[in-house]
Amino acid sequence: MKVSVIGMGYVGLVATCALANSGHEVIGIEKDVNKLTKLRQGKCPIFEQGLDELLQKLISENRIAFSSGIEAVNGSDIVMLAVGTPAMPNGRVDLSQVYGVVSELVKVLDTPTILVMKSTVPPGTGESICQRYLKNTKVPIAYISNPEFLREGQALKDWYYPDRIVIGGDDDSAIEQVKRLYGDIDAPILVMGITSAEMVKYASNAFLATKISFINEIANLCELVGADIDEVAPAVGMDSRIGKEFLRAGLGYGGSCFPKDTKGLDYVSVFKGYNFRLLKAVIEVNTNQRIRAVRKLERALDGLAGKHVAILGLAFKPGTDDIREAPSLDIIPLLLVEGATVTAYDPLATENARKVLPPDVKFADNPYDCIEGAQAVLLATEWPEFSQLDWLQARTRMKSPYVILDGRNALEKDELNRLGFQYYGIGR
Ligand SMILES: NC(=O)c1ccc[n+]([C@@H]2O[C@H](COP(=O)([O-])OP(=O)(O)OC[C@H]3O[C@@H](n4cnc5c(N)ncnc54)[C@H](O)[C@@H]3O)[C@@H](O)[C@H]2O)c1
Ligand SMILES: O=c1ccn([C@@H]2O[C@H](COP(=O)(O)OP(=O)(O)O[C@H]3O[C@H](CO)[C@@H](O)[C@H](O)[C@H]3O)[C@@H](O)[C@H]2O)c(=O)[nH]1
Repeated sequence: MKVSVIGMGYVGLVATCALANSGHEVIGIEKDVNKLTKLRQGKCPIFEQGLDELLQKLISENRIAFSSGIEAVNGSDIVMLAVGTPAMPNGRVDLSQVYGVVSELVKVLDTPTILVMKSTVPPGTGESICQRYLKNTKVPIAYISNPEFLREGQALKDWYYPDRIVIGGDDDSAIEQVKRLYGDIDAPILVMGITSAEMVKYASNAFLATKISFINEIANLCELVGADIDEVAPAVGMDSRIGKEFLRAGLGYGGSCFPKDTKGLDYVSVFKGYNFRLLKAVIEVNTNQRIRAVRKLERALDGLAGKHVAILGLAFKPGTDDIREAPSLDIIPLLLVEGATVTAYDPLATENARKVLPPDVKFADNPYDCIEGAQAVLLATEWPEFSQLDWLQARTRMKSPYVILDGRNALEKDELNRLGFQYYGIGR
């Protein structure tokens, strides 16, 4: 099939490469000139496992093309939207990129097509697009909601092996075409109404965020009653009705999706006059988890003023250079406000973090230099290299009182205590 994908971010670029690799004729459209230049040279503007190699292969085989002009969509069977839907300060989803593209599309399209919404948009958006933009167009444009569930760091794997494919629409022929798009993927396909499909995406992310906030609250309580979350969480998760995934306690969730999608769903609820108490609590617990970590460091160091803290990990999770809503970005400014100095290290995300963190944060090229002279280390992202550090050597680079706050419960607690560290975890 002929497919155009608009927006070459994490989702759009993965979709473009994966669909081209599946044999579709795909053109990726991106307005950011720097990104476009890199893409045309076969250079991936983001870090995503396996994507660089796949992009280079597709470029060398002439099986993929990129353009900045939206007119390139003409002739496509499917036009897929994967532009950003960030949160506004009040939590409302900013749909300006989506509406901007849709209003351009209806002007330039002169061949019938199917508009497939991959971006995460609040329930009701698709119906509103159909009403406001897709009636009385020059050529017929069908609308399908097709939310994406991939995770950064394993996006290609998630694309080819999804748990389900959700197709929301009311045009049978368009639904069949979109099914054909995923013809080589072995997954259940669920067809439903547009608004239900939009709600599936928000409900899924809100539920996963709820699991994380729930286990963080249990971990906090473990500390007070003397239980160990490492023993509790796996045993709870073995109940198949609960499931073992997303029960890792820590500094709370970050990333480009959970924070904005939970706030976005809460905004929709308020707007509709519904008080989604549980969701509000999930968001509040997540914020507090960052603050609790700062308070733990403050107690362990007997005050933060004049203390030096090393931050290991800046990305919102391992396997990505994405720092959007990363716990590190909340915690570092709090430490600075309390008078601490900070040096940080991340194997992939330093350049992205440097652009947004205050200028007094120092960055190290390796974990040992990061730890140099620190009274405390905060492990904020569980990159495997941190659990493999020579912690004995690391200790010689630190200063008393040798505090480690393991914000992801990724390190060997007993071993670190034996080496003379003051170890703190989350619920351990
Ligand atoms: N990142 C994820 O893991 C993930 C997973 C599932 C769903 N989503 C959703 O998918 C959507 C995209 O997320 P992302 O992380 O890929 O976003 P992103 O911000 O990384 O990328 C969006 C891209 O769209 C481009 N763009 C914006 N307006 C454009 C226009 N008019 N023409 C051409 N290009 C334009 C931007 O320059 C940018 O490169 C969001 O709604 C997000 O919630 C994201
Ligand atoms: O037990 C857990 C699991 C995750 N996290 C944190 O939760 C955040 C999100 O992790 P993850 O879900 O792996 O990453 P994302 O790439 O943000 O993917 C989520 O958000 C995407 C965008 O909507 C969805 O498509 C995916 O299905 C959904 O998992 C990260 O900060 C993790 O550290 C925890 O704290 N504990």
